Amino acid sequence: MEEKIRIAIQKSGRLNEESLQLLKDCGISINNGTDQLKASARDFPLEVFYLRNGDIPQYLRDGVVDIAILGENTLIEKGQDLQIVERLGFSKCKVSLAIPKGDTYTSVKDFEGKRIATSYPNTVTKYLSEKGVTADLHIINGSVEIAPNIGLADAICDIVSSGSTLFKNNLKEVEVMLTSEAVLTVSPTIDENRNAILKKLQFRIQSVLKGQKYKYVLLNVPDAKLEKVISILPGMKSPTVLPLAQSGWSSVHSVIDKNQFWDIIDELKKEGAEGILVCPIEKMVL
Ligand SMILES: Nc1ncnc2c1ncn2[C@@H]1O[C@H](COP(=O)(O)OP(=O)(O)OP(=O)(O)O)[C@@H](O)[C@H]1O
Ligand SMILES: O=P(O)(O)OC[C@H]1O[C@H](OP(=O)(O)OP(=O)(O)O)[C@H](O)[C@@H]1O
Ligand SMILES: [Mg+2]
Repeated sequence: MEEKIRIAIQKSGRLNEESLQLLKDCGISINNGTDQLKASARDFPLEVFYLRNGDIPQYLRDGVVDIAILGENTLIEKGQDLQIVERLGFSKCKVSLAIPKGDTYTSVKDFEGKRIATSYPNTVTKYLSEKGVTADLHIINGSVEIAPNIGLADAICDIVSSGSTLFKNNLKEVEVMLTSEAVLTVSPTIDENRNAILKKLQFRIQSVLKGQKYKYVLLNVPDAKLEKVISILPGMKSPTVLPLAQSGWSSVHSVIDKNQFWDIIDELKKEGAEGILVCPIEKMVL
C-alpha cells in the first residue's frame, strides 16, 4: 500500500478553517468533515488527523502524526524541541501580559509576587525568570481575561490580536512576550518516504504563499514611455512587452509585490500607463 503522510490539524477553533483552505489551495481536497477524527485526501498521499491544538506537540513527538499545522505560540509553550519547516503567515497574534487599565505600570519587575492567570505557564515562567521576576501563576484554560475582574488574579498572560478582548475586560497590554503565526512542524521520527512527501507538500505550500504575496498587472503604455515604465516595474525576470494593434502603444505585463503595489501603480499612472488590470496569482513557481 502507498505510504501516506499524516498531518494533524486543529479539530475546531481558530486554525481549522485556514489550515484546510491552505491544503485546498495546494490542490489537496479532504474527503470527510471534521466530525471524524481521521480523513484522507483524494488526490495526494495524505491523511488528516483532527486534534486539539494543545495535544499536537505530544502526538508529533510520539510519531502518531508526521507533521502538523500549529500556532507558533503552542510550540513555544509545549514543543520547544520540535522543528518548524514553514511559516504560514496566517493566525498572526501576540502572547502578552496585561493588567487592569487603572493600575500603574513601570517595568516587568512590577510582576514580582503578583498572581497571573494564564494558559501559557512555561512561556510566562521563562520570560519572567530571565528578568529575575517570580510570580504566582494560576493556570486556566479559557476566558483568561475575566480573571482580574473576578478577583482570581492581578494580571493575565494570553493571546492578543485586535486587543478587543482586553478592551472589553478593562485590561491594558504592558509586555509583549512573543509574536506568533501558524507554522508547519515536523515529527522527529518521520521516515524517509514520508519526508519525500513532505518535500512535495512544502513545494506546493511555498508556491501558494508566494502567489499570495504578489499581483499580476497588465497595462497599456505609449511606446515613447516604455523605457521609463519598464524601469519602474520589477517583474519576475523582466516585464513582458507585446505590441498593441494600435501602433505606437504596447501592452506590458508584470508581477508586483503587494506591499509596494499602490506606490508603483501611482508612478505608472504618472508616466502615462492606461487600462491597468490587476489579477490575483494562484500559484507562483520559481
Ligand atoms: N484572536 C486571535 N487572532 C489570531 N490568532 C489567534 C487568535 N486566538 C488564537 N489564535 C491562534 O490560533 C491558535 C488556536 O487558538 P484557539 O483558541 O482556536 O485554540 P486553543 O483554545 O488554543 O486550542 P484547543 O484546540 O486545544 O482548544 C492559537 O494557538 C493561536 O496561535
Ligand atoms: O485581541 P483579540 O482580537 O480580542 O483576540 C484575543 C482573544 O482571541 C482568543 O480567544 P478566542 O476568540 O479564540 O476564544 P477562546 O478563549 O474560546 O479560545 C484569545 O484567547 C483571546 O481571548
Ligand atoms: Mg482561543
